[in-house]
Amino acid sequence: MTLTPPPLSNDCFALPQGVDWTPVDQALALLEERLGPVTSAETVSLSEALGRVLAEDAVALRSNPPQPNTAVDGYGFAGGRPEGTQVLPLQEGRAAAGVPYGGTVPQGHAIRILTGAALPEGVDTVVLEEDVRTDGQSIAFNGPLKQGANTRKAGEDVNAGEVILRRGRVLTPADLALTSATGLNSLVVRQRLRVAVISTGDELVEPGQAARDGQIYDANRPMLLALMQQFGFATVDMGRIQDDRAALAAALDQAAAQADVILTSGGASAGDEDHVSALLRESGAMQEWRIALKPGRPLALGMWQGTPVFGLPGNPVAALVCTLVFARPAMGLLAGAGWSEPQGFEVPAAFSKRKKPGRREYLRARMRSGCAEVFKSEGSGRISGLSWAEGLVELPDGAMDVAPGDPVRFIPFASFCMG
Ligand SMILES: Nc1nc2c(c(=O)[nH]1)N[C@H]1C(S)=C(S)[C@@H](COP(=O)(O)OP(=O)(O)OC[C@H]3O[C@@H](n4cnc5c(N)ncnc54)[C@H](O)[C@@H]3O)O[C@H]1N2
Ligand code: MOO
Repeated sequence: MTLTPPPLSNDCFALPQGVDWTPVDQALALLEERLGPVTSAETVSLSEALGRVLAEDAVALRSNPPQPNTAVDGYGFAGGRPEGTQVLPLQEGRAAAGVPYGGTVPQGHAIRILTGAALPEGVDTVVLEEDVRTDGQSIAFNGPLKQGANTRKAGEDVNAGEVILRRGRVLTPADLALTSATGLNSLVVRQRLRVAVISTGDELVEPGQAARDGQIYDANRPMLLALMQQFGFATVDMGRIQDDRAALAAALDQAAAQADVILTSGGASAGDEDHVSALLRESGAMQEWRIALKPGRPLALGMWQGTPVFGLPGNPVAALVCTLVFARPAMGLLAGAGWSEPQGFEVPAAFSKRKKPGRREYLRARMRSGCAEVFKSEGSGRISGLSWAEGLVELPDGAMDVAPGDPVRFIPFASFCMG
């Protein structure tokens, strides 16, 4: 079965008329409204399914448990037992997991039964072996014991025919247990979203190469490629492209042919060498989103030959924040996983800060002793702070004076699916 979604429209990134500085929530709402899945479906075995996006609801073929069984090692019989000493004759034979007892246990008799074994005919209650004395002929234990004790009902977890996982679900190891237990050995998932990553800038050199004065090593590309892998996407490494419009156009052509989304970093603002935004503008499908956000104000969103391009700012901190805040939920939609908002937590601040109104701010942060600490500098090129951090503190759009102990919103990197 193939499922081929429609292409995105060329104006999917258009901002409403008259918008200047776009608040973060408005920018996110626009992305959520305009984008949809671009990937097709394929069937994969469970061993290939981890991290993939379900394209169709998964339905249990079999109940879990498939038949009533015992939750403990012990002795099975019919009915509850009142208070006091209980003595029951032992039926010959036993029931074990995978080796059921074929006969019927007569009323008033007990049979040896092991954890996971299907309950034989005539058994609906099990007494724990630790509570029993036996001479091999009979068992004795103290009541009371409720009817059904220590047993599991057929389908008490999942019934055959029930939807176990909804389409759009990003499959976890636990989902594979559920899928396998309910009799499925393959799943219909979406093809991995293919993300091309391009670094731009004359100043960039590859790690390992000699760097002259004025040159710096490319930090964004290894970070973004690794992040895309953590998100479960397939990556296309387009390398570094000089600040040259023709070379960049050629790279975008190639990227659009091989990927569903293109991430560029650098050249996103409106300077003389900001070719990403210039090219996208020329292609007629460029939207320069000036987002009321720190770090990461310039975000160039455009379409290149029908492929969405996220033109991230060059500063590594801004590139990462923009990716986590904007590109990740947008790419989730493109990948068929739906829109997801990162889970944040209100925690006491371990810092002071006076924040100006008019833009949302993200600070590199981590939790220590129950409080959120922030990195010593807000500089957007301080890459060491990204490694130091374990998440972001999100400060709201309005003005805010934060004092130690005040509640702030901490979003762990894991909430953005970043390890
Ligand atoms: N006149 C103005 N200048 C700048 C503004 C502004 O509003 N007015 N905004 C600043 C902010 S904020 C940012 S962020 C940057 C974004 O600019 P670009 O996206 O055009 O990025 P570049 O100028 O190409 O690079 C910025 C910075 O990042 C370094 N960089 C770029 N790519 C990489 C990479 N792959 N690895 C490591 N570092 C990289 C680059 O060398 C620059 O230092 O604009 C500000 N300027
Ligand atoms: O995007 Mo710039 O790095 O806000 O600081």
